[in-house]
Amino acid sequence: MSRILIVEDESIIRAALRRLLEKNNYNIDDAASVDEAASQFNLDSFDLIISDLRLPGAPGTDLIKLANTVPVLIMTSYASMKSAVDAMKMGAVDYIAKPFNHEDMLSTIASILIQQPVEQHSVNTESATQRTEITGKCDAMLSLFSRISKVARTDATVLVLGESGTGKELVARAIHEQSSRAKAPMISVNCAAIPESLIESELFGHEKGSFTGADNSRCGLIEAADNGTLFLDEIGELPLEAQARLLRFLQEGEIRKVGSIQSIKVNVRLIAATHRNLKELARAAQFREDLYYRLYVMELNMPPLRERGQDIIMLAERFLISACSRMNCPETILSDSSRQVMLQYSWPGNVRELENAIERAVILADNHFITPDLLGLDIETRPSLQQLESDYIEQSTTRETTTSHLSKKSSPAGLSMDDYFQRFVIEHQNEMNETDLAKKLGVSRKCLWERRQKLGIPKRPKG
Ligand SMILES: Nc1ncnc2c1ncn2[C@@H]1O[C@H](COP(=O)(O)OP(=O)(O)OP(=O)(O)O)[C@@H](O)[C@H]1O
Repeated sequence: MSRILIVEDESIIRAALRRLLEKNNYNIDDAASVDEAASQFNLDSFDLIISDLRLPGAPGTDLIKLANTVPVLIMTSYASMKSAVDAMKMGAVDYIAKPFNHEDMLSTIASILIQQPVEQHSVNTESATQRTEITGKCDAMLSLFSRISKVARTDATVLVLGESGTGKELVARAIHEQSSRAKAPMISVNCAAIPESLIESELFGHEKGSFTGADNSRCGLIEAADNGTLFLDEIGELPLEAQARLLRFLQEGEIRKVGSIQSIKVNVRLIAATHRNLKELARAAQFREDLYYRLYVMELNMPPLRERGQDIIMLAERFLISACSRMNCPETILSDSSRQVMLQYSWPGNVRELENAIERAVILADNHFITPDLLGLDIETRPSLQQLESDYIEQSTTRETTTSHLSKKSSPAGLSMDDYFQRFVIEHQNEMNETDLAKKLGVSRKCLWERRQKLGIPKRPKG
């Protein structure tokens, strides 16, 4: 059972939080100030400290140093980015604005605890500061966290599946950090980035003279990961010969350097990742089926960003805080329309794309607001179409008499997007050309043409 210390001076909030957490099977202690917490408890013995920012005496952020490697979650009554940025800069693991709802508090705690190394109290400060933080509170991410903590306790081979930029490497790192191998290295290899002719020697090492250019014998990356974890990204790109060697390593726990006749025992846990469908590659004889089944012991699926709902905003705010603090920028916030756009965009490049979009926006921002144009997203239109739709509904309700040829009975609020599109085009095509119509709808001319075909909207007769 995880031990949590609550540091909060308002006794009503302290007691309510205590009740909530105890009901959810956490072992709770509490204190009313930093002084009381430090004098009454061994702070190192907790799995998490939740502290109010403003307390009588020292601020809650003082606990970050005092508690060493124990994560500190800061509660702030002032939902200002400024205090959140400052707390995060000082090393708080996360922040939560008061008043918070129970669900938010519980999912924040769960996602922090799940990311702690198993032997957290014995890891040194250096590895503690490198702790991997995976942000996410949606159901898919919470179930991912729970699977991570289960597989981390084992030595099973893990296959992480997901689109590019969804955080596969981050997950591999979290598994490694939570495993008993955390103190040994995790070696990451992107199979797609190493030339085919070199990959075997990179992974398994080679003997001097085993091929042209092999002037010295060299140890491979698998050997370098001994007692730790090997993360093979884009494993679908591994050439067939290297796959055969990898299979032998998985079956026998031994590797043989290129050009050597001797095998060496190694103790390495393998985590592999791919955005490709390995089963189909195996069917097409581009991936060994026996290797596929060896890798398939435990599979983790990364949800694409577009399916993570409000996590998109949470991630954006995280990236905003860290970009602002990295670039020494003043407090900057996301405008409401940016949030809308981000929730509607499809994010083909997933979290990596979001991170880059925020960084770009921070660089370009002239004031304290991140507006949609600064994000530079290639949005076809949905937001502007929706915006237009709601503007139209607003206008329609205030001008009941101007229903023109549209039926007065049908309520604009009940329109589907297609209905709305159709109406808008029919109503305005007499006074607008195709370019202007497309512009007003926020779509490309090609998209307007395609929708005309799909919805059977005739063009107005010429002349
Ligand atoms: N849930 C998350 N919370 C915080 N940062 C994240 C999260 N997911 C991804 N990132 C960040 O997004 C970037 C891309 O993540 P990562 O490299 O792990 O993705 P990937 O799926 O391995 O991508 P690829 O398949 O292209 O190698 C990294 O900077 C990572 O730190």
